Amino acid sequence: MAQTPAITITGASGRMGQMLLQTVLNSDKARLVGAVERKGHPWVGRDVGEAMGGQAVGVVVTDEPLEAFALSQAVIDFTAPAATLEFAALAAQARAVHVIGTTGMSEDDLEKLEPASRHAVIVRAGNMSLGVNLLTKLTEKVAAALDEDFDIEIIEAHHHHKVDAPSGTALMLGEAAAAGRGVSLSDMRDSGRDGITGARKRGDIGFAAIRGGDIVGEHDVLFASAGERIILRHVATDRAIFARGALKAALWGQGKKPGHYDMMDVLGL
Ligand SMILES: NC(=O)C1=CN([C@@H]2O[C@H](COP(=O)(O)OP(=O)(O)OC[C@H]3O[C@@H](n4cnc5c(N)ncnc54)[C@H](O)[C@@H]3O)[C@@H](O)[C@H]2O)C=CC1
Ligand SMILES: O=C(O)C1=N[C@H](C(=O)O)C[C@H](O)C1
Repeated sequence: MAQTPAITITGASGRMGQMLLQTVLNSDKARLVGAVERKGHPWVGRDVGEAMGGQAVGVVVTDEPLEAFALSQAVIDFTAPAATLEFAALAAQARAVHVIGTTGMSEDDLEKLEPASRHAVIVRAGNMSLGVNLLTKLTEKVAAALDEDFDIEIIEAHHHHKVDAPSGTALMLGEAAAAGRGVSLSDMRDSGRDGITGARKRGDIGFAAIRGGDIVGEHDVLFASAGERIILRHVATDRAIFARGALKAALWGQGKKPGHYDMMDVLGL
């Protein structure tokens, strides 16, 4: 019988790294072959199961990504932009599917992913959950149905460790709202209001970010006009939804042509 795809998880000790490790270890559709952390991290050299406080699983955490990637059919990567750019080149070299959950990547960073996507499959999304990807579709439809009498605001809330804003999800939702309206988000984006900002400009797409405690991730898309408001909302209560989506993407990517895909492709939305 054919073996299940071999997976490496980068950022193994992180909030998402540990969730991804548990998800792959508990799956009968994939097997864990690698766990990567940054140089100098105390987990490097330890069995990743023991490092997480459980039984040994026979995978030692490494700070040499290419060694792990060479054994893998997929790399699942929720780390930081600079690390993700390095991993994209190495995953392409190993011809492994690179599933990227990392957010906070600039336009320049995204361009730097393109050479890797000519040689291997990249699946990247600011949110890997089914619910948010469905919400993204709904946002585009509602924005297309309403005119600029409805102000669009995207409000997101996350835990106090989060380093980037607006969240990757908020930007996905903003792109969808802009697409529905037939405009470019970069022309309409209004984030980080502070001080005497002047009145809201008609047609702008606004962003607001809340950071506090252990909030996993909450997103509202508000359509506000004179006399009525529509609010589309997604609330994540468990990071497992992101990890399940990422594993689905890693399996979906097997045998696909090289290219840069997203979760809409994976979910067929
Ligand atoms: N697309 C999605 O569905 C989701 C995306 N995210 C994103 O995933 C990223 C990680 O989030 P968290 O797990 O909460 O962060 P975290 O800070 O808990 O984990 C990041 C991990 O990456 C490791 N890391 C950083 N540089 C590295 C390198 N060069 N080599 C190896 N490991 C390296 C860190 O040591 C850390 O363990 C963020 O960008 C976040 O926004 C988070 C949840 C869902
Ligand atoms: O950093 C997080 O935690 C999350 N990041 C993603 C984002 O930036 O939207 C997805 C999710 O909301 C959790």
